[in-house]
Amino acid sequence: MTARNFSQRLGAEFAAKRHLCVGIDPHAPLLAEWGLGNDPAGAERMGRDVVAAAAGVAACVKPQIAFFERFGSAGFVALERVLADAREAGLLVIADVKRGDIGSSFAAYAEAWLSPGSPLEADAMTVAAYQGFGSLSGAFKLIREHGKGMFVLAATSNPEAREVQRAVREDGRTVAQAMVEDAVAFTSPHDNHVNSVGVVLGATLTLADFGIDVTLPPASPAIPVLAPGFGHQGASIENAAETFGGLGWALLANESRSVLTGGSDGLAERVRRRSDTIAKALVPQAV
Ligand SMILES: O=c1ccn([C@@H]2O[C@H](COP(=O)(O)O)[C@@H](O)[C@H]2O)c(=O)[nH]1
Repeated sequence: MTARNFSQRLGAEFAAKRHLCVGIDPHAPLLAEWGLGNDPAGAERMGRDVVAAAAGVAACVKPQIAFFERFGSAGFVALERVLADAREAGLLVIADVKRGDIGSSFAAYAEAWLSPGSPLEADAMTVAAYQGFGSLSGAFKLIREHGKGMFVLAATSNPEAREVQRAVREDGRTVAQAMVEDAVAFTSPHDNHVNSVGVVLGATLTLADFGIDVTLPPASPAIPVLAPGFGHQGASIENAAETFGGLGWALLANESRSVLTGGSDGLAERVRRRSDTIAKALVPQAV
């Protein structure tokens, strides 16, 4: 068992009022704006600069693996260096990989992203439970034994997802609601104030439309919510408390393009400003 696991470290971030998650999304136009090549070296440079700007200011970073994977093996080498920097800086890393498969294959994905010592080791990964929540059990073992974390897609920020995620299951719950409840029901010996398994809920949504009740008081352990959709997709971090209600206690507000836009000059200041704003926006939810 690791001494400082994901759940404890996340709890410490929230206690320090750090709720910002900075996305590492090296889109081609952003790399051009930064004066970097649309290649592995450019993606690595951007990623390492984000890590340096986020360390001690943001709660975590979230590399979007797609932007590294598009370069093949050289992209993965670049990503490994970004991950190593983040570990060195003591930053929590959520690998945005959105993996899912039958249990035996999913277990190999979990091994790649959550095993201690793996070159791609992160603190937590994003997953898709389209093949059933139980198909994720390969990660449960790593979470329980090594104090890792996982975020299950529940109600995602993109408008196309509504037809699937608002669908009502045989048990009368929406798909999104069932994802949240299954994540809440997961337990790990590491869970203290914060659950090791969280959910992805888009900041662009009215969560009640998905059967998710945000008016309830924060649960204990609180379910961590990774919330993309702020900034470029239109949601405003100033409105985070209203959107997430009782879920705001353990909110990770993600911004990628809106923070990365503007080049590496001024990046640290943009991160600091966003971090301050989200902390103030969530004041009523604070510990
Ligand atoms: O519901 C979801 C799940 C994941 N994402 C990812 O988050 C970032 C958002 O980037 P922005 O530039 O801040 O829009 C990106 O990596 C997405 O793949 C999401 O947007 N919505």
